[in-house]
Amino acid sequence: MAEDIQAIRMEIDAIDEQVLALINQRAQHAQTIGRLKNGTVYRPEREAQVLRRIKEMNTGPLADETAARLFREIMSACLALEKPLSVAYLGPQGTFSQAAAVKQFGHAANTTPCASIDEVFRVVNAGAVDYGIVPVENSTEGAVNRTLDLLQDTPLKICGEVDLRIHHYLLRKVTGLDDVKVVYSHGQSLAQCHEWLNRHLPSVPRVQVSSNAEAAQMAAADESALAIAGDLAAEIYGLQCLFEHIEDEPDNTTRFLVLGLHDAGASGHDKTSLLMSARNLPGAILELLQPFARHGVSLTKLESRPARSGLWEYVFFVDVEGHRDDPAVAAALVELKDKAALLKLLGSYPIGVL
Ligand SMILES: O=C(O)C(=O)C[C@]1(C(=O)O)C=C[C@@H](O)C=C1
Repeated sequence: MAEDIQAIRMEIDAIDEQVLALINQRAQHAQTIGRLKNGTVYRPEREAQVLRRIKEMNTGPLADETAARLFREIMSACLALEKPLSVAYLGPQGTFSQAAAVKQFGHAANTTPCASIDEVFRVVNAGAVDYGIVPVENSTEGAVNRTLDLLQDTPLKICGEVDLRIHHYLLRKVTGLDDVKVVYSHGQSLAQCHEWLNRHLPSVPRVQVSSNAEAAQMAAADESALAIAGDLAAEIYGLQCLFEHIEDEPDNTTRFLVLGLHDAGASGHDKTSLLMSARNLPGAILELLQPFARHGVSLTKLESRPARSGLWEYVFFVDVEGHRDDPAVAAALVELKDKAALLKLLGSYPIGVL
């Protein structure tokens, strides 16, 4: 038996040698491409195609998701040889936004915490970082209004999206629930765990703070405080996990947008985000939707927000399937231009793969 294991380990060593040589060969090719590209090195459409292909080719025993995650890291390391990327997220360290940044860009990217969603938009626009990650909607709580409002005026483009399953943990510096005085978390997280808190901690006051990670920081500094946050925050701030997965909806998911100075090329499986407003005429909203129906373009999202321009005026945030260069989407957009009082293309990007 020990001999069998020894023999198999020798095979693994030989395979590792080949895998390492091949990964380095791949990295050299990426470096060459990096020299040939002028300007933007990050190509979300190509990354999505690589990851989709890996998932399709995978025969196991590794799960498709696992294989794709490994290649996510390989590409992240290859891209860092071309140019190390910096990515801003809503901090402090340990937020779900940071987890989303790592999911999209891998561990080779340098992630930079920002104090607010506004700050993420600002630093990307100022060129202080290459990209930014902002939350845009949650499957339980709906839209993140601040992000939608900032999208109205920004010159930035959406070049990617990331879906992140959100698992909440009840955290504390010490074990047990004795002498607990308060539970801190972000407002959305308190809402997402509302039923669980009613059942298990009905008399503990809930206090909103600006992020889950800040809640974890506060719980780390005060033994009588609990925090609701993710496992990354528990690890960073040295907290005990008293209860796992306390979110009321089991498939609680937050969608994040990747913002940059450019959007993405067509990858074959894309989305286009835009905002538009109707003229103040009867049937105007119907008119805005008709071009999509006429050209067979599916809407995946329609959300309204007050316009920043006038009282009782609204803008509609729309996501459609397809890239802005796809003939059907392009034709619908041309028609829409004539009908909408305002039309702003926020970007085309690959539908999230991981
Ligand atoms: O194909 C490219 O453009 C590359 O730079 C290579 C590569 C990769 O590692 O596959 C790296 C970074 C890009 O974002 C996309 C793909």
